[in-house]
Amino acid sequence: MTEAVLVLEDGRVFRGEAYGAVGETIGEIVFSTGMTGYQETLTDPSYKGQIVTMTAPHIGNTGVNDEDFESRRIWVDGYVVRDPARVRSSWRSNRSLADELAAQGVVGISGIDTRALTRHLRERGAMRGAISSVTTDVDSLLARVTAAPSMKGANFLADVTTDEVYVVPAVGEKRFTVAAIDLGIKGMTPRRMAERGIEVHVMPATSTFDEIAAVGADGVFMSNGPGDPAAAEHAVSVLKQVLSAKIPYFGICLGNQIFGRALDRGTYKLVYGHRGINQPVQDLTTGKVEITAHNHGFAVDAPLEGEFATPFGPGRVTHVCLNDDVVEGLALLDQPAFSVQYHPEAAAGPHDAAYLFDRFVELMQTDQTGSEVSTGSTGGGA
Ligand SMILES: NC(=O)CC[C@H](N)C(=O)O
Repeated sequence: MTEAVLVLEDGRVFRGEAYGAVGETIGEIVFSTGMTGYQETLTDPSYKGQIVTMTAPHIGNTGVNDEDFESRRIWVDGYVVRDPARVRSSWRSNRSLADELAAQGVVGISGIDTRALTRHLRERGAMRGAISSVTTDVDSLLARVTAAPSMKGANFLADVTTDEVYVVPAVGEKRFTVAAIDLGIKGMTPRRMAERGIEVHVMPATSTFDEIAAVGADGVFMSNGPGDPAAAEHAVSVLKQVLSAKIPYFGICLGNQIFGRALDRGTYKLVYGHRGINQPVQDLTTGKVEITAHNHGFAVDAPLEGEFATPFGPGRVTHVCLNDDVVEGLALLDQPAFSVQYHPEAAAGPHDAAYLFDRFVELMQTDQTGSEVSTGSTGGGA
């Protein structure tokens, strides 16, 4: 057993044992309430720059398998758990979570009172922190934490995006082509599109509008991703060009925040964010409530009721989180463009929001047949 320490920027200290790699790491400490799906959480590129603490007390029970990776590696910058599984138990498991964390150099800590830590973060807000299993000198760690950059203004897109364009082929008959800008895309997202007959061209975050237009796509998509949307200038300016060209658009999470910015709305940092797989969201266009997967620390500032003016005609908020009234979806009313702040690809998470991929298909269909666009009320039935 190797001693480890977790130090928060406000001086609070938790002591535990090394879990995964032995070392030292600094990041923004956030909590996730997912009872299951830790493998998908760990491999979600949106967690770059963050140390994730799990509110579920037992983590690692089903080990790690080769199928449920959402990207090529683990992206969290640290991992905090209460009581790691000593035995992995699943027919799908290939190795233990502790071994996987160690093999990928991810520094973690176990034996932490994660309920106390979560309550602290809920009261004081997500904040910087460090885990170390190489020193227990709290003062020197705290000095390194307070000197580290904060999440506000952070841009990690160069770390997470693809270097080269790659194509995910449509399953069955190809109906549409989509240019998907990879801001840290999760693997399930192109799969959800492909299974609806979409050929997905996944493109680097640095792609220019001309490169995107050259794909000749029926629609453009922007993915989830890490960091502060206020620092993602390039994506915002590219999306403005996409919207000026009236190409159908769908965005998820960071792709929702970029859309909000392209519509001249601001974004702001939530106190402790939404991370988990049980968040109630209402679709204001149908009144239906869905239980959804979330991972966001920022949100778009827009009025929940009525329309708001944008450079592309009127826009509206289409979805809202019922826990705290945070904006969870946006749409333009006079052209085919919409987005959600949460995760319809559902990896991990409930599948209630899968209808949003059908909405995107309907928008591209409508756009091609030239019928009237009605972004705010298309589609239905999950
Ligand atoms: N999953 C995401 O795309 C997160 C977007 C952004 N990094 C946030 O924390 O709000």
